[in-house]
Amino acid sequence: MSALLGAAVLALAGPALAQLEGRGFPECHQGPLKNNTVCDTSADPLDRAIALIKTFTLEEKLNNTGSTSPGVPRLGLPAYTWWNEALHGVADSPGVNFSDVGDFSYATSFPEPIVMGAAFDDELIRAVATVVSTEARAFNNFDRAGLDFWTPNINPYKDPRWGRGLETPGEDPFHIASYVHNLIDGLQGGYDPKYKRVVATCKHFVGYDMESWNGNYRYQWDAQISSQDLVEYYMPPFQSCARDSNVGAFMCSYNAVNGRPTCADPYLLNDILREHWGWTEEQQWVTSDCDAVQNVFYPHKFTETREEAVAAALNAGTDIDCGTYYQHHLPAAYEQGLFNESTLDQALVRQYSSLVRLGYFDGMAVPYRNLTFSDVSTPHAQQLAHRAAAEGIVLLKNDGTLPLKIGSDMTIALVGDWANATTQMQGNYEGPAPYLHGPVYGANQTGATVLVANQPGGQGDPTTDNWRPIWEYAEQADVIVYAGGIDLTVAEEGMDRVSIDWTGAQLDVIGQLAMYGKPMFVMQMGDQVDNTPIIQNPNISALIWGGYPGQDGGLALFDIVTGKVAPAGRLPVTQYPAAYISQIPMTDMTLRPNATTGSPGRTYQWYTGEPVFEFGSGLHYTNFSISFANDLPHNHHSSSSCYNISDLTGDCNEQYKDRCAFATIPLDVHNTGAVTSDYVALGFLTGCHGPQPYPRKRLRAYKRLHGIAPGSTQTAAVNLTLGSLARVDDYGNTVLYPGDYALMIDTQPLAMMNFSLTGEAVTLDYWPQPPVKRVQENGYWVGGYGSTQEEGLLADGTVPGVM
Ligand SMILES: O=[N+]([O-])c1ccc(O[C@@H]2O[C@@H](CO)[C@H](O)[C@H]2O)cc1
Repeated sequence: MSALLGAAVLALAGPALAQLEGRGFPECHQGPLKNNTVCDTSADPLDRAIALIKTFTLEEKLNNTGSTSPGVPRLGLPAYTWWNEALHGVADSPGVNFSDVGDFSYATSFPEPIVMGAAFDDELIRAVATVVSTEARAFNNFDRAGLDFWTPNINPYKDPRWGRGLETPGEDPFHIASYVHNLIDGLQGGYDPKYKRVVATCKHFVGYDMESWNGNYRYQWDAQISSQDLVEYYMPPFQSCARDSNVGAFMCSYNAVNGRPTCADPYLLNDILREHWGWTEEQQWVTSDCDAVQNVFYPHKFTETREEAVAAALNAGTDIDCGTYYQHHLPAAYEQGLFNESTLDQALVRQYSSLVRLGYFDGMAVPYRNLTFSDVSTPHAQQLAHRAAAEGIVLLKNDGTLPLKIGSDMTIALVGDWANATTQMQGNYEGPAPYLHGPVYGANQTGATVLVANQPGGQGDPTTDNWRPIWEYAEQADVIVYAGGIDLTVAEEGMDRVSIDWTGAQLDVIGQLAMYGKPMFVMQMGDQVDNTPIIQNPNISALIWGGYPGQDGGLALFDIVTGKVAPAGRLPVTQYPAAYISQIPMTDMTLRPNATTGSPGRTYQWYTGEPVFEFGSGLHYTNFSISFANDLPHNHHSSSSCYNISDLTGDCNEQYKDRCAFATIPLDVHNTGAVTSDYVALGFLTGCHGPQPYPRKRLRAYKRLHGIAPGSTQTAAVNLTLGSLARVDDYGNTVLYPGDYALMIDTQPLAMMNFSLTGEAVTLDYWPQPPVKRVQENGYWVGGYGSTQEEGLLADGTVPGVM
């Protein structure tokens, strides 16, 4: 078939090129760009973008620096909106335009990341992200969305009060790093495809995990973070994006880190992101969070003038301003000589070479151009949304009542603020869903009679007066289900929690419902709350955490209740006792316990108290036994294996030493019970090695096994790298230390393997030291301003160390 005929066939299958041009795509087959290299599909993407930008006037360049770019009409280059959202499905946002009815009036709405994180299933995440990027492409073909999406949110969820924890996969940096690697692969279509499916944006770089607390708010907050905590905890997800996943875009955050707003920080955006992690392809760009460039001027007061603020951000490497501050103030900044035109060119080349790599200029040559609304909400996507919810739901308590056979001869009383949840299940950063199957829908599928009391009291009502109808239902029912907890009315973007207890009269109502002496269980939705009273009440049969489970969440919940699906999700966060939040301010960014400040430590790695449920908690309907397989690599046979560090590093030829393999350890997982079930193998490392204090343990590997039948065994491979054995020193260097190590499988270890490293410690990764800390004088920051190269050392030539 000739190329021409092939193109014609494609045009029949999908929107034709000319039609595309009428709907927001550049004019490449006519007009001024026709003979410009940018329209030459065989040319190098960078050359194509450079050729385009060369045709822009200065004014046109300055105009195209915001999240809403007007394009260049005289060239046939249309407007483009960079701000598109797709956190767990294509979502409402400035660049995404759902229709009211019919085609493109909905997109698949997966669970919030906190639930998908609980699945601990990288293959699931890749599949979900592939559906999201497929649907995004279909929307784009009909000019209903852009090609870049400002997802994922990967700030580790370290404080239970944070209003945006639901948007993240959880609290553990290793877990998030692995999750996000698979997510980006699914969104972008692999490490370096000819045509990216879409561009993903890792946000918010870095140290952003507070909305508003005790007079601090996200737009002015200056997070004080040591190099050790940055490298060990706040950075790994971002390193995974930049260095290991080739993500197309980054977003700098609202907050400052150690005195510098991140969007105006060349140390973070240049020295770390671009230089240290090698994120240097021209098509990769940084956007600011929305209005974060303006925040550099106010309320950060980082510069004395607005012009200095925009120049500081542009010079630091913020290529796009989400907002209009660049468009308003860069012209005057240019007049004042605060940045060079070449810096502006670089930002624009990054943007447009990214669009080249997305096939923006290539019409029907792009394979995804044939996607239409028939590729949205396919049976596969619908099944995946159900699977994602079912895999992420966590069983936290069960006295044996579950799974419960529920038949048409039974009556269920389904009560609580989440009983008839619809959009509640989607949380935030959502779009219209094809359907919303809440708990009522799920209960109805059992065939039972369902008595629903949805909002008798509400989450915040401290009295039980309005709950009266439910006692009658409880009387009539064979089974009582309480579906409640919290939702976005209690914690969301812009609003952190002031309590991590159950809200209103909910616990009182639950306690009364438990007194009917019937099977009674709780579906706790939304973020974690202190479930101690539920654990301690012997009349409550079971507790299920459902989070924000997406479009099919209610069905997934009842499938677990009835045993149609066996639960295997694990908590991706620590569930703290309610008193925790009075022991540590939200603004304390340290992880380790500290006798001076009174901090009990953060996350399962460092928390010294007794969690209500620890990270990784999750029950099953069966039991598992685990053993390390016989065919271990020969030097892993012995339980007291010893390895010399110089041998290990000497064998390694990787550019990044932390990626070098240590061992692949096969694990046999045997189902000793009576129910077919998934199992998540969690591999934690513990032991005395590296700087004190030692963390309790660190997640270093995980793998979800599917459908292990009773009596059968499946094998998981635990891959350990030298990086996964290493610890981080005071300066942020990643070091392999001699000492004792133990690999533990599962939270209450089902298997354990000991080994030790001997010899001299070896640094696997030297961390570029931060510049001298700025100080405030007369309300403005003064002192160090440039990058590490200019000012990274103290006057005597030594490194400044921990800040
Ligand atoms: O002005 N608004 O409508 C508005 C809405 C949302 C918003 O949040 C920011 O925008 C998101 C961009 O992806 C970031 O994740 C979030 O921090 C910031 C501003």
